[in-house]
Amino acid sequence: MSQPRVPHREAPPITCDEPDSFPWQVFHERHPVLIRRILEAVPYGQAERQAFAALLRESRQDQVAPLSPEAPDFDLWQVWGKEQFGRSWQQQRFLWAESYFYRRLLQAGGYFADGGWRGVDLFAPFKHAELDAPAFTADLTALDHQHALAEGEREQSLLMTAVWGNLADLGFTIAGKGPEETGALAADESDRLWPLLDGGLVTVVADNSGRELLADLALVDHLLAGGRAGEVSLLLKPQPYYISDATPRDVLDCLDRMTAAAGAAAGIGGRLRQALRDDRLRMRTHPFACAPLGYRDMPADLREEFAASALTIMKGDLNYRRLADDRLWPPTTPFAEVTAYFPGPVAALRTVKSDVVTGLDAETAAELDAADPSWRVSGTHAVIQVATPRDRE
Ligand SMILES: O=P(O)(O)OC[C@@]1(O)O[C@H](CO)[C@@H](O)[C@@H]1O
Repeated sequence: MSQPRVPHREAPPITCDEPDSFPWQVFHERHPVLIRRILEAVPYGQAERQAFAALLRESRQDQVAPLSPEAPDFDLWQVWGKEQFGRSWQQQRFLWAESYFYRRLLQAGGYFADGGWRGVDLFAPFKHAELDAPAFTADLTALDHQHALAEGEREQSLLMTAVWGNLADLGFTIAGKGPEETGALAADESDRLWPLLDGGLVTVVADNSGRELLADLALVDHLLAGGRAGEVSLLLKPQPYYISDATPRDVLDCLDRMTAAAGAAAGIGGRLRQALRDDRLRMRTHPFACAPLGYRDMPADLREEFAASALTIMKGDLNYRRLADDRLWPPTTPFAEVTAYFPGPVAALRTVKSDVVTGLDAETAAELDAADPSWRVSGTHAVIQVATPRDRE
């Protein structure tokens, strides 16, 4: 098999060992808050509470313990973690460590064990609260206004809502950041995105449930209803992950809320339910959706699926980190160069919430750094970036 192409000069990977860096804050500040919130929301017993505390301790000061051989995904992690187990968490790449932390969080909550907590989504209370929040209701109503817009304006508006919907990420709001304000686009290649949609298959790699998923589903409905896409494959997480990441259950919950609403939301929800019945919309999960690796290391079946898509839309910050292999690229490194291994056209719709940035022009990069050195993690900016195999020739 041919090796995926990598850029000429490889940038340094982001690691967890630098005090006060963004990864360090995630492990030392976000994770304790997350576990406290989980324990407030879910009445776990002693054994689970102790397991959460032990995981927090281990992930901040110890070595990475492997999974037990009884774990259903033991074999997968033997491959994904063979160089990481037994070394300290601080020495790991951020991408790997954070993903494994979420895997172990499920284990601490008894998700994989025989017993009462098996299969219980420990993030469900937060996800449900978001569906019941006034902001979600306002988003449902906002679909009426979008619906009334002229065609061209409507699709650009739906695209922008899907981009900024990515701020409604519970991992981000747990850190005290609000999803209310939208900022500016640091890169906007949306004019290159629309012509790629030729009525064929579009794959949407979803990110968060709740408000972001609502925006993504509205965009999917537009693609299907207007003939921009003949079919859509929605790639979801097979299990709870990164707090609010969408699983098939979350899609069904969101559709229920839409069809129970009035106006445009109900119409969209109804059409999408029908599209699921007709197989024009397919929900898909894959173990690699929760893998601690970049897309450069994707397995052959996923590679084939992306290759067969007229466009793959990657939602959110983590998918962007995975696309760019979670490295500190000079921000002017072309997005197409960093994603040269990708087997088909790809578009990233992402609010910038971590250190990885590519594809900016030099002037924009300099201005952003000068105006606010923390702009990469504050969610004040977003990017719409597109790369096609032709860009990579
Ligand atoms: O992928 P998403 O939902 O847009 O963002 C995930 C995220 O909240 O998690 C990481 C920190 O925990 C960051 O990369 C990013 O801010």
